[in-house]
Formats: sequence, C-alpha cells, structure tokens
Amino acid sequence: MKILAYQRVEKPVLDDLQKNHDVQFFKNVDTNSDQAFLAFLQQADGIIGLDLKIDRQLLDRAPNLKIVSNVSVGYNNLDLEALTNRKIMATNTPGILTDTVADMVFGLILSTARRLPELNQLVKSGNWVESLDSRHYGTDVHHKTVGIIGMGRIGFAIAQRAHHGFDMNILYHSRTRKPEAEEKFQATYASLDQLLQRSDFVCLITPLTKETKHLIGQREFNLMKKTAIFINGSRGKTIVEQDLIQALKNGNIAGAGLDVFEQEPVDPKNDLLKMDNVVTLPHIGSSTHETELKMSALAAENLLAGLRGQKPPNLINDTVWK
Ligand SMILES: NC(=O)C1=CN([C@@H]2O[C@H](COP(=O)(O)OP(=O)(O)OC[C@H]3O[C@@H](n4cnc5c(N)ncnc54)[C@H](OP(=O)(O)O)[C@@H]3O)[C@@H](O)[C@H]2O)C=CC1
Ligand SMILES: O=CC(=O)O
Repeated sequence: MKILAYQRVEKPVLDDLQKNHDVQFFKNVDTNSDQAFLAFLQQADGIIGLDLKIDRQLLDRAPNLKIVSNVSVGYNNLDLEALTNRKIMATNTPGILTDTVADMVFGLILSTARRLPELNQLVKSGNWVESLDSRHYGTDVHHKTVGIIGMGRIGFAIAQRAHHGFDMNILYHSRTRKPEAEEKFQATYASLDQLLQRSDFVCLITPLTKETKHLIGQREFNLMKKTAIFINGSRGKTIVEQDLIQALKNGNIAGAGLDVFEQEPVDPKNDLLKMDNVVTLPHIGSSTHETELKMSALAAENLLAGLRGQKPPNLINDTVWK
C-alpha cells in the first residue's frame, strides 16, 4: 500500500508503517504545486497526518484514495461531503488527547489571570529591581465562574479541573444538556448569552463547523464582563479575530489566552502579539511527547484497519461503511 504521511506523524509510528508499506512523508510543502507530493498523491491508498486540507480539488488528484486518517480530533480540514460521495473513509483521534488539552486550557487560564508570561519576562530581563506593587497584580482563578462553550470531552475535563482543583462555579453551553457534568461538578446549563454575561473566564472549546464559525464576535464580546478573560482552545475561525482585537483595545474584556488563530502560523504583525494582556501559544493543545505518540499510533491503527478492509475504530463518516 502507498501511504502519504503529512506534517505530523511521530517517528516510531512512521518507522512501523514503513516496515510493510511504501510511505512518503511530506512537511511544509505547497500541496498545490509540490511535484513530489502531487506525484505520490496520485498513487496514494491512504493519507495520515495533520491539517492537510482535503477538498474536491485534492481528491481529484488522488484517484486511489481509500482513507484519510487525521492525527487530530478536530476535522475541519476535511470536506466530509466530498469524501463520503467518493466512499473514502475519514477518521480522527478522539479521547486520548482530552486531558492534555484540558491541562493546556487551564494553563492559559492561569497564565492570563496571573500574568505569568509577562512577569516571567520581567524577572528574566533583569527588571525585577524593587518590590512589586498593584501594577503587577493578577486576578484570582479559584472560586470564580468559568463558562465553558462546548461541554464535550475536553469541556468536561476542563469542568473537572475547575470544580475539583479550583472550586470554581461552572456555567456551560452546548447543543445538548449534560446531566453528568451537572451532577458531578454542579455545572449549570446556560444560554450562550447568559454564559457570556456571567462568566469571569469564557472558554471556547467547540469544533469548527458551519454553525460555530464566527460564533464569538463583536456582539458576544460586548456581552462579556469588562473583567472577563476569554480563552480560545478550539479553532481560530470560531471567533472573529478582529472583533477580539477591538474588544481588547476598547477594554470591553480584560484579557485573552489563545492557542489558536485565524491564520496559523500567526502573522507576526498580528496586533494580538503586541498586547501584554494576551497570552499566545502556537496551537499546542495536545503537544506532549506522550499524547502526540498516542495520537499518531491511534491514527495509524485507524489507517491500517481501513486499508485492510476493516471498520476503523474512529470512523467519522459512518455512511461509507453501510
Ligand atoms: N487547541 C488544540 O490543540 C486542540 C483543539 N481541539 C478542538 O477542540 C474541539 C473539541 O474537541 P472534543 O471535546 O474532543 O469534541 P467533542 O465532540 O467531544 O465536543 C464538542 C462539544 O462542542 C459542542 N458543540 C458543537 N457544536 C456546537 C454549537 N453549534 N453550539 C454549541 N456547542 C456546540 C458539542 O455539543 P453537543 O455535545 O451538545 O453536541 C460538544 O459538547 C475539537 O473539535 C478541536 O477543534 C481539540 C484538541 C486540541
Ligand atoms: O487541534 C488539535 C486537534 O486534535 O484537533
């Protein structure tokens, strides 16, 4: 079998795949014009990797393709309809990264509230020359209210940390109510607007879909408390980034912690990078050695099952199987 590996597949997993298959690994290539990439795509039976935009145009160039295995839980890079029409399986890696991403979201909450990167810089730059005062204080996290938009696997793990670790009050919003979160963490279901109005920390952790694209924009930032801190761990396009910039400039909210951006890698000129009250990360929610290895291994398991004609454990477009 010919397997096209893209962007991020951990080495031990890649080595294993290479034992029995013809595997070529591509990183940082222009997928519209790179000749080696396009030549291999033409023959590929399977694709495994991260963030490869799979649309009709690409599929037209991949006549043998049977399965696309994402090394991520999010699959907004896939045109599912186009894949399903061509009976090509699509898979992702849910669950195994949940705790790691929730840890990162909490890292963003703490870093933004307690201004950790800014104060770290103060110390390392040799500017800690006198006792600090209220100009350097942060805001408490414990006993505050966190609003979680998207009470799925990761949302639930954020709620668990908020409840057991920080005695926080929890509001949540998702398409459906979650009795387990209500029972275990005393989480309260709220409409989106109620959540935005009442939360000290607003955490966005939905998938990017047609419905969630630009879910949070000017109107929503205006509803938030002036002291609120906004955290985005989902995808850059779930918010209107310019509206976030404006809300921060106008003092409509107090700060933001961001792991994701409208454009990734982020434009170095992006105004968000100039703001002390914004903590920025390079989309590293699941990026620990342990979790990335597990994600690659699960993606390979999905891929190989599909190529063997078995149903992959994490098949997204179930209808191709029926
Ligand atoms: N920053 C990073 O590195 C990472 C980011 N992510 C992002 O996190 C996302 C969530 O992952 P995970 O928790 O595993 O996914 P889940 O599918 O378990 O949870 C998604 C949640 O979002 C809710 N949701 C979906 N659409 C809407 C909507 N229109 N309005 C309100 N709520 C909505 C769902 O509600 P309901 O249950 O009611 O359907 C569900 O509760 C991923 O898709 C990915 O985009 C994931 C991993 C790492
Ligand atoms: O962003 C990462 C993912 O797994 O989704």
